[in-house]
Amino acid sequence: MEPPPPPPVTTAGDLVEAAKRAAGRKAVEEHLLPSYTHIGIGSGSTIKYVVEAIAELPHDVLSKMKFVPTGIQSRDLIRTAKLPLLAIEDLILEKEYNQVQQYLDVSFDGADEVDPEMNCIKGGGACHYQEKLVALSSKKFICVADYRKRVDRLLTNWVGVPIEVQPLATERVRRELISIGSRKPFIRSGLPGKAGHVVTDNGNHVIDAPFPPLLLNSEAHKADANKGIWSVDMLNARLKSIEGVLAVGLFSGLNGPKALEENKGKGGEKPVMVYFGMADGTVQTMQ
Ligand SMILES: O=C[C@H](O)[C@H](O)[C@H](O)COP(=O)(O)O
Repeated sequence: MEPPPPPPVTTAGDLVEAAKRAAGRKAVEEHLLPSYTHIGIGSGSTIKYVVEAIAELPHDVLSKMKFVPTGIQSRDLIRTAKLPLLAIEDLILEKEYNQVQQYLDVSFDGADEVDPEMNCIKGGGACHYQEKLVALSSKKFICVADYRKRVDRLLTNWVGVPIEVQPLATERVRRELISIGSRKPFIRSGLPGKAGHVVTDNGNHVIDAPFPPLLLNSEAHKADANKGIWSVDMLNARLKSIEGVLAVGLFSGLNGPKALEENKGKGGEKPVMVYFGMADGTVQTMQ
């Protein structure tokens, strides 16, 4: 089936949407092989273009595939597109236990910021816990984003690291964040849609923790935790160690194409490739 023509670009918002669409379609074209059976579908506004492109594949290809969501929004996208749905917990039950737990052939997901080492900030939509589960369960995580997300250092434009916390621990975690150099961490508000705090798909709160822009892992020797100057991996590990923290919206550490090659598809938090839709209509990749 011929894909629908892209909508006309007349405003700055249209430009961003066109960039997201171009990235999503190219990522599917290059990374969704017809032989794949299990595919992860992330969350956010860019992922809808991934689903749009997938839904155009022939029925006989799609009928052999199952799509694993990263939360309620993504589950609804899969259902609306009439794609076969499989919950992450059912995926794990469905598969034989083996030592490598990358049951998904590929997963696609968005990001809020991506640095040159392909470390990402995720969780702008408060979905990062399930997104991390899906990324860790994937042989390859492919990231789709628009040109605004590409930065030299994480936390250049994004306000803070999204941290999902168990509600009873929220205030305790917030104070510990201040003690490790976060500037004014705040509990994410549900307004305008919901009075009070955001409640995630897992029933938790989100704290956004601002820090100075994060050093790349290759610059970790310049970090000084006492002054609140962190590299990505160091901060990720420190935040994960706080009691009450369920998930940190930093996707860093092992992975990238090198890890894919060396570990024979052992997944990780980081993408193996990022597709950036650009303002001029082209798509740039990073790997
Ligand atoms: O929690 C939300 C996710 O991490 C999203 O993938 C991320 O916020 C990017 O969303 P968008 O594609 O809307 O910019």
